[in-house]
Amino acid sequence: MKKIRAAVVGYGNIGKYAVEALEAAEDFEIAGIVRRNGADNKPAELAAYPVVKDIKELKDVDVAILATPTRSCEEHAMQILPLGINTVDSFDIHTNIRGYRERLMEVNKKTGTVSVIAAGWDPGSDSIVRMLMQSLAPKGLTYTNFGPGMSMGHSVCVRSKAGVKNALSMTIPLGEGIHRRMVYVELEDGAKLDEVTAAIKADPYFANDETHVFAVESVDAVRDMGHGVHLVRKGVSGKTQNQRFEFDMSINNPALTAQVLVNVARASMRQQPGCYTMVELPVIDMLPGERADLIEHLV
Ligand SMILES: NC(=O)C1=CN([C@@H]2O[C@H](COP(=O)(O)OP(=O)(O)OC[C@H]3O[C@@H](n4cnc5c(N)ncnc54)[C@H](OP(=O)(O)O)[C@@H]3O)[C@@H](O)[C@H]2O)C=CC1
Ligand SMILES: N[C@@H](CCCC(=O)C(=O)O)C(=O)O
Repeated sequence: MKKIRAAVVGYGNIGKYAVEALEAAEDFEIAGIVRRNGADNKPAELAAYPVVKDIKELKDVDVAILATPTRSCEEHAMQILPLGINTVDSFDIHTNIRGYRERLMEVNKKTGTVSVIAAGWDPGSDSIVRMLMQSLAPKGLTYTNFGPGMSMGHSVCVRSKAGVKNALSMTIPLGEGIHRRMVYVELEDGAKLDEVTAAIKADPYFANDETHVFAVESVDAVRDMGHGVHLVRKGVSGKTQNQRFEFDMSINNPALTAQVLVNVARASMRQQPGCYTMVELPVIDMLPGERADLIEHLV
């Protein structure tokens, strides 16, 4: 069977785990990795693959996994889709997903491509669980309680601020979907903690949550990439009250996000042109193997 040829764009945390997840997936092959500095300082584990500055330098790419900061996903997708290549990403600014989907949809329809956006674990697989829970008890309340653990989106956001060399943003659950942000920053020489703190607190990633910022000598010394979620819904099925559902997981954040990206890259090959969030994809399309076999064993 012809393998799906995937490119990984950006080789940070998610990029590294995406390469591993592709290597573990028998229906994929790696067309190459796209990096801002191309093959300069090529990591030893990428020796077998082309590492390039521009995806056009790679051959026969079916799908690009955008493992870049959320705020640069759209720019990358807009450049890659006109080449006839599908894109998948883990864009995680929940309030901006609707607009992003509409803008990509237009390009997907024009170029005959598929994009899957906001595909990780939250947004992503949690979104499917939230939607399923709501269907099981249409009236009621759902709470998404994260962590404690490292939010990669928030950490990336802090690293983009002037004066920040490295950063870790920990998400602390306070109950009923409320979170505290504990942010640890390694500052550039001459940077002022109060100015960096103000820039972080003003960013929409942090503006609605209690946020504390601390300077540390080494982010590497305090970083742990574990995270998790406890999703709970209590509500009404039909006219019957007091239905309660829970979903709980403890995870390595980049490993899970990368696995989901590979799953939706596979699913992208099975959809009509358009832009999809994960809740719009048949779950069966995310798994390798024959549809009838999956139905026989998992339904
Ligand atoms: N939906 C979800 O469940 C989840 C979503 N995410 C999202 O994944 C995103 C990526 O996270 P993570 O892998 O930790 O990020 P990293 O910073 O570790 O990696 C991003 C990589 O993208 C490349 N890149 C391209 N443009 C830029 C730029 N302007 N600034 C910095 N790097 C750039 C770099 O690779 P190179 O040097 O090779 O070019 C960089 O290493 C996060 O922004 C987050 O929102 C993360 C976890 C879960
Ligand atoms: N998008 C998150 C994954 C969900 C956890 C989260 O949103 C948080 O910790 O705030 C991330 O970037 O790690």
